[in-house]
Amino acid sequence: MIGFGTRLEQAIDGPGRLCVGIDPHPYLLHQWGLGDDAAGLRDFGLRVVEASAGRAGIVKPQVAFFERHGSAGFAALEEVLRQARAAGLIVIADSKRGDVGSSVEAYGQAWLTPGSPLEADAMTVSAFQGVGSITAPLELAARHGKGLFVLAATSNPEAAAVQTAIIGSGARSGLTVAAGIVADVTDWNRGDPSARIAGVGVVLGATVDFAAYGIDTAAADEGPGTPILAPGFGHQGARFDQVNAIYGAAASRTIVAASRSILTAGPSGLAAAITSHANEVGA
Ligand SMILES: O=c1ccn([C@@H]2O[C@H](COP(=O)(O)O)[C@@H](O)[C@H]2O)c(=O)[nH]1
Repeated sequence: MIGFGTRLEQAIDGPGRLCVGIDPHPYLLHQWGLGDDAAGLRDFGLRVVEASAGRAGIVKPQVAFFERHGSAGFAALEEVLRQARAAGLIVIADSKRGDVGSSVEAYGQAWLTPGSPLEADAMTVSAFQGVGSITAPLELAARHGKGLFVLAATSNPEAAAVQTAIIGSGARSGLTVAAGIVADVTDWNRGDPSARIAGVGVVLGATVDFAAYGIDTAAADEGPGTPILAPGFGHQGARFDQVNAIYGAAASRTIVAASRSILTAGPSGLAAAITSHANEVGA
């Protein structure tokens, strides 16, 4: 079994580090001439998959937009996930699941079990109930060669108050919440020395002032490097030509996520928009 970190490394070294978001906002469905219904979602998702294949290595469906349509939306998402994986794309389900351990285990099974209807290559999870709460999906991911991206310093400005709060007790006492999560994930990854890039990553938004969060992206990880899922470019304000400056030594394991700045190109401009974003983001 090839681990998620190795597959990510191959994607970054091949098609590159751009991750195309599949975010069927209602206004985009309208702009694309599609209905705000399950058929529209399916069509939208499959067109993004088709345009991304060969031009980008990674796609990230935003689960929320499919969930709006209940079971029909999930059926559309299942088809998009299947086609994206069949096209050789790495699929990160942006599901942001989190809960007490016994419940988050079920979320992990839904998104990361081979053969599951919603099988993806990786999912986003929230560890704000404690990194210990996500042990079950961490173990499941390791068992199946899947990945997890743990929210740490998110791109939205209102997150700062919580994510820069200082941890008051325990092994990470004195660190910010965000830095504590990064440290816990980095520790978890120490167990897997086989790859340049580890199987478990963190979400570090490109709009974040990392110094204010006590996060050092120049710090060398011992063993495989923790991959970074980096939203916040384009529509949220961070500049694509600043990836290396923002992420420093960690840039070579940073996945640059972009949704609206690509998707607003519409179905006819999609392939060109992906190519130009991929070129701008570079390696
Ligand atoms: O910190 C975070 C975590 C996730 N996201 C998600 O990424 C995309 C960004 O969309 P854009 O259109 O490129 O702004 C979206 O699905 C968010 O839910 C994030 O923005 N920030």
